[in-house]
Amino acid sequence: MQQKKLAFIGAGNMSRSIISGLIQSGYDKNLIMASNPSSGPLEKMAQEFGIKTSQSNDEACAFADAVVLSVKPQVMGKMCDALTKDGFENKLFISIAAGLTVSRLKEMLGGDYDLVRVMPNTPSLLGKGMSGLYAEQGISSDNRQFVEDMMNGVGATVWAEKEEDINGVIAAAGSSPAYFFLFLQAMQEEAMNMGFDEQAARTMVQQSMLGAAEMVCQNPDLQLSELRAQVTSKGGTTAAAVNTLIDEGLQETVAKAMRAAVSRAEEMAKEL
Ligand SMILES: NC(=O)C1=CN([C@@H]2O[C@H](COP(=O)(O)OP(=O)(O)OC[C@H]3O[C@@H](n4cnc5c(N)ncnc54)[C@H](O)[C@@H]3O)[C@@H](O)[C@H]2O)C=CC1
Ligand SMILES: O=C(O)[C@@H]1CCC=N1
Repeated sequence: MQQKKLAFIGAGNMSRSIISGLIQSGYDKNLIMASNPSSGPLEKMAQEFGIKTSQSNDEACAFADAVVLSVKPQVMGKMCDALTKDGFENKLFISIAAGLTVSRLKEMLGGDYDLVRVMPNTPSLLGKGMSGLYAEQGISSDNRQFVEDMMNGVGATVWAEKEEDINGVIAAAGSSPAYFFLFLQAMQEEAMNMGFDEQAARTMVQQSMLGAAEMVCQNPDLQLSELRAQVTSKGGTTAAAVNTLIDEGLQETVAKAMRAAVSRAEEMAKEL
């Protein structure tokens, strides 16, 4: 992988996940700088990853060939306004913010700079991330390749053909770890109601999830419904549980939740 000097503006959860995954995949820590207004997250990152840090976003931008915009969408405009923007025409910008379009980001940055949108998720921390990528026509193949390689370093990637497809990536991947955590939490709580202690309940649900995920990954030719059928004896316990989930509208609820994520991204695009 080509290694550019990278700056992460905003040292929060998502930056931490990507930086951790990059370093585990062999990215040179001396080529990474993170900036943040408060020193706490920077000290933690310097200690944990050995990267450079600064409380000045300008210093981080000056250091970098590629600048990852990793603040909350609601503070992006204010953060961009405050940048000196020196030498920006020679830099690649990578935005991971939900709901901010390329054209809106360019307005915030104040120029028609090279910009790629990435929609990652937090399992990037472990090299198991999933990222959707979107770039306009004018972005060079070198820059596209760099972003693709960078995010493949922390998981898998898919290119979105149209910018609005990034909102579908948010629904299916960016936000979706939280859906699985909620499902597991509900299972853990019910196992505890059945008398297991917290740790035993957690071990049962997390190990089952891990095993199920491995089975999905290792059987790409098997439909998900077939994997489910393999667990489900006719007239047995799984059928009783799964039929309850289906009858209670699980599939419709999941579809509704994913559409809510897309709608919120669309709303944010109008609000910000
Ligand atoms: N957390 C997630 O699962 C995902 C988040 N994203 C996107 O990543 C971006 C960051 O989200 P998180 O890391 O979750 O948020 P976060 O709140 O954990 O991190 C944001 C960081 O930005 C810092 N910050 C605030 N104002 C700043 C400024 N003016 N200059 C520099 N840093 C500043 C904050 O102190 C904080 O450390 C958001 O735009 C979000 O849409 C995208 C995909 C997944
Ligand atoms: O909740 C959010 O808005 C961000 C984007 C995807 C995951 N977290």
